[in-house]
Amino acid sequence: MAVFTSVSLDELSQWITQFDLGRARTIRGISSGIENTNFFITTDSGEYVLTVFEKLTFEQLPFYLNLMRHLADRGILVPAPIPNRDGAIINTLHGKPASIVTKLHGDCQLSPQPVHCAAVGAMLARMHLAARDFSMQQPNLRGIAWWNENAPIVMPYLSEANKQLLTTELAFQNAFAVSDTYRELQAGPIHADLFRNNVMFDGDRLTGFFDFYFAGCDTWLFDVAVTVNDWCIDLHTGRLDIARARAMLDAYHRERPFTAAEQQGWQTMLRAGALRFWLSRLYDFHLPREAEMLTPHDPAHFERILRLRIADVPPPLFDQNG
Ligand SMILES: Nc1ncnc2c1ncn2[C@@H]1O[C@H](COP(=O)(O)OP(=O)(O)OP(=O)(O)O)[C@@H](O)[C@H]1O
Ligand SMILES: N[C@@H](CCO)C(=O)O
Repeated sequence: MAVFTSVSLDELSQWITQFDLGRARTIRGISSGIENTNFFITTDSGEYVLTVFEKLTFEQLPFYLNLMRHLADRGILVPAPIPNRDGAIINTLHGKPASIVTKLHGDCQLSPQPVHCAAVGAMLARMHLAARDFSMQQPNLRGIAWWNENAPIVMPYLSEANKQLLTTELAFQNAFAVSDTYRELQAGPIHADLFRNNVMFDGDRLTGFFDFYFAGCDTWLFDVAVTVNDWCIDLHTGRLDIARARAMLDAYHRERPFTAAEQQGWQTMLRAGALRFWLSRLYDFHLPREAEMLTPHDPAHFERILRLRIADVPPPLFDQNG
């Protein structure tokens, strides 16, 4: 159950008059989210998603929603925020920020094949390129500053072996972040959480990326690493599936060629992508927020992935002789 704010059809009918969407016809709560209250709504002009933001504030939201609007305007498949008649894409419902966005068709693909990974890789590259001229700035709020701040908080809960792993990995990543190679990496707005449950497919056709609420400015390579670490692995072992990784990386490279510096930083960034989610899952597991209703994700999954990415040389980003 994740409908924190209830909205009736009558309330929606009244509220929606500020948009050019016609009359409201139906409203149905979506149960799967944990951060926001989402509804599928239909109006005279079609199907949409209404989101009431339960934690994000009016100050935090413009970066995410304007980025989605910017990408949608450039043909990237993402939910497009709908402005009201005054041009506002963030409005107020029950005293909370709320937005209407276009509905993506289809379902999440939770058992991806190479064809799905290729579609995600190509769209990710196109998204990075399309976001280059986005004018707002916000750092990745789950980036290296957050890791350094939160590692000491989770440290007391860890085994000796995991304390050692976290300490040495963080030191390794801090050293990389000030290296010449790192400085050469291309950066800009990234999704930063492009897991299988944040992409929609209609059959084998990708219909959109969504859930941009961890987006921020960081290296494009970090986004690729996070995405590969979820889409291109065996979920039981955490091992990379070479056919899926190859399909994703080749498709990305065709749209936006990887650079030599990115190849140099690739294994390190796969480790960074694993460290980021190991840490956030450790935090949510050991320090659950008050009244947290859902079972936290398993941190051990990303501990396993981190250990594997340290131990194994990954497939190259691209064929440097080709
Ligand atoms: N634009 C959209 N089009 C179609 N379905 C959507 C759209 N936005 C959200 N959904 C549906 O609503 C569900 C919850 O959305 P979302 O993941 O954004 O919520 P959340 O509260 O941020 O959840 P979490 O952080 O747990 O992923 C999605 O799994 C998806 O099924
Ligand atoms: N993708 C995150 C959840 C928050 O978006 C995780 O699997 O830990």
